Amino acid sequence: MSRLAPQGAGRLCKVCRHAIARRSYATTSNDGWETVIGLEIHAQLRTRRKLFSEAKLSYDAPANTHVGLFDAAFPGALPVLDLNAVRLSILTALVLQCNINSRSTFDRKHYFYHDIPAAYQITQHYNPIARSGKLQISAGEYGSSRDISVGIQQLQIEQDTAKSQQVGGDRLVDLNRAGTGLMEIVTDPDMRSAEEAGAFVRKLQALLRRVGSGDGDMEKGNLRIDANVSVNRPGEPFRTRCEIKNLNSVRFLQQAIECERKRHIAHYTSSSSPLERETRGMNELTGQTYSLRLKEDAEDYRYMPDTNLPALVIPPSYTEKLRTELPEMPWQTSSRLREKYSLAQKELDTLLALDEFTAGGAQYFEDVVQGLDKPGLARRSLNLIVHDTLGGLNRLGRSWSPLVIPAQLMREIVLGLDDGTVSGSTAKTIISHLTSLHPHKPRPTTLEPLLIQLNLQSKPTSSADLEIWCQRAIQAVPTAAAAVKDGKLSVVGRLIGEVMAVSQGRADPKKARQVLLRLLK
Ligand SMILES: Nc1ncnc2c1ncn2[C@@H]1O[C@H](COP(=O)(O)OP(=O)(O)OP(=O)(O)O)[C@@H](O)[C@H]1O
Ligand SMILES: [Mg+2]
Ligand SMILES: [Mg+2]
Repeated sequence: MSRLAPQGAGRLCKVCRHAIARRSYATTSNDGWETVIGLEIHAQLRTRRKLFSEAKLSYDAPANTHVGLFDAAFPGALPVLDLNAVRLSILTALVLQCNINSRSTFDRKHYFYHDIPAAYQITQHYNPIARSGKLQISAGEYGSSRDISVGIQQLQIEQDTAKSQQVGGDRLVDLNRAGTGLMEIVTDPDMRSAEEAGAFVRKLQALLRRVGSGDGDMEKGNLRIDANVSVNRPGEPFRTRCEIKNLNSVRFLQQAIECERKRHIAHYTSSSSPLERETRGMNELTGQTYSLRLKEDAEDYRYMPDTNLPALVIPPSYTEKLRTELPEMPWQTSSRLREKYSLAQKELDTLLALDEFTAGGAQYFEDVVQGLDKPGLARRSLNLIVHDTLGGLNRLGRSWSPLVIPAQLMREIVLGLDDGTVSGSTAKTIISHLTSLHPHKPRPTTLEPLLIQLNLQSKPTSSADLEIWCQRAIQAVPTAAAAVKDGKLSVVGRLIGEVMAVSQGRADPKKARQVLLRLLK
């Protein structure tokens, strides 16, 4: 559950005024203190409707236009569980390697505030849908400098709250968000630096987007984080933790952790008394945390089973069916493609960034290179996609789609470059023409009509000229000529390239190939 921080509650933390300038986050700082971090993450479920009502989800609609009777707590309105929310939660929990509980239940968590019309939130306090998982992060992945395995204590389904805001003397409440389905994911205290916490959140965002269970967009507020932070001497028992509520960007999360770390260390260095266990907020302007309330003040939520909702029974056969539907995760796609085609990580990362919400980039690349067994062709394809196509689109401020250059056409360009029938400059002209074309304009799916349209066909030349150009090419690259003579026909492209260079693009590469092969028989 997340609640808005009371206005003006910002008591600045004096000891950590300079905490934010530092950007490199150590696991154990050289002062011998270790930072311990556990996260509670609220991720909105990407469903069509709200968790218990027919109202549609909305982000930008005018206030109070997407509200079901149940979300507004009309007397007599009953909850009807959205089964798609259950499905998406199970898929997420499976990727997090959790055990899915075959019987989970819904409970009421009571409190009085403007953002909760029923005065209780429906959550899964006693029997969450999933428990005991983990998310592993390798060194170098998402900014982590160590291999870590972050335990997942539980994943539970619950309702989001309304938005409430003080404007002058009025308290304004917008129920559009009320009742939206959330997954609360609670980690073990397994992270040891702000860097690792950031890596965990980024990997989780990639996971949610690939599974399709959430947008993971912190700026829009559909992923919100509470960070629990403590410090201790390595090997000694954990000390008091403080919880910083409602962090809505990875940067703020990392700033809050750094600030708390310094504050705790300063406390233990100057005092022998235990630190107060507090719930804290984060001032986004100063990067400082401030006290909201002592944990001892925590309300008694009077948790009790929701009498309107029966237990959620999930047959293991359904879980197993969903397991077979799991898509390949972005990090799995990355290592599979890198190993299969010996690709450079930087270009691969750019390609896979196209896949954030829908699998498009990896599939496109695989369509282009399917069956191209010759080493180097996959790398050449990736370079054409990343540097020429995406680079060109970026400069024009356009976005990519697999339709910009149909995969079949890209494949012909790659093959043409390889056998010398397409010159480097022709390839660049074609790609820059297609990237500048209006996105909805149809494109040819094969090369020939484009070459005619763009007047890129080879000009007619006399066979005597061609013969001379070929002889010059053979003299210019004798090693390639010798290799072709020895039967290594794959090298002939190198010679055709040379013919194109000496003829200043006038030669017909197909005819040049025939002449070269004849001369080198
Ligand atoms: N010593 C510690 N240092 C940092 N984090 C810790 C420590 N011990 C536990 N945690 C983390 O604190 C979180 C505890 O969350 P949990 O929801 O169980 O309890 P809570 O914060 O008391 O309850 P709630 O916030 O739901 O009212 C977990 O993410 C856990 O990893
Ligand atoms: Mg909690
Ligand atoms: Mg908590």
